[in-house]
Amino acid sequence: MKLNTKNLKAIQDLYPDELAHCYGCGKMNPNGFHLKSYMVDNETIAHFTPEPKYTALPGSVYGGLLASILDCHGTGSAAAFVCENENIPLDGSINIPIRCVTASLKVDFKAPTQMGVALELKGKLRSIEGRKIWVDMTLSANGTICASGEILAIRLKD
Ligand SMILES: CCCCCCCCCCCCCCCC(=O)SCCNC(=O)CCNC(=O)[C@H](O)C(C)(C)COP(=O)(O)OP(=O)(O)OC[C@H]1O[C@@H](n2cnc3c(N)ncnc32)[C@H](O)[C@@H]1OP(=O)(O)O
Repeated sequence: MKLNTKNLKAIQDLYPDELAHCYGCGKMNPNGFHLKSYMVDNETIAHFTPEPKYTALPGSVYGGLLASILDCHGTGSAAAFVCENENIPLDGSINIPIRCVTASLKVDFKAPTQMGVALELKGKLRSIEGRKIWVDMTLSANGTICASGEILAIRLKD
């Protein structure tokens, strides 16, 4: 599915500059992946097309790269779900004051992930308990779920 992002703001682009140097998703990191996740109808979604240098077996994507983008989609999703929970706008009118880091990330690799196509990552909130946010994720290629992930993200203290 091609996501029309014309009227949407990427969650990672709403981080304050000083918290936006992450290699996977930081807008301030000139060498990074610049993963961009969006909140759409109570779930988060991101697309990413890996370069061929991230090959595992010929034709398939290296699992470490998949874990990296799930990591950043997870922390971005966690921040966005907290914002929704606290009525903090995600429309770009403000930088969001919420930043989460990964305490735990579990990835299950279910099928080889085809190289050369846009991967789709989705995130759903499982629960928020104080500073702990659990998000369930999937990563698909051509409509096939190739990996699933679960993240425990911790909201940084102010
Ligand atoms: C990078 C960090 C620098 C921060 C400085 C600020 C700079 C901001 C830069 C932003 C950067 C963004 C980065 C992007 C996303 C990454 O890739 S993050 C990089 C990978 N992750 C890390 O490096 C995190 C390393 N771990 C830590 O820094 C600390 O352990 C944490 C996660 C911040 C938590 O420490 P804490 O704030 O002192 O909180 P703590 O009380 O230990 O834990 C809170 C709760 O979580 C639970 N918990 C913690 N870890 C676990 C676990 N692994 N399993 C289960 N439960 C756990 C605790 O039991 C506790 O539960 P309750 O007692 O509240 O029920």
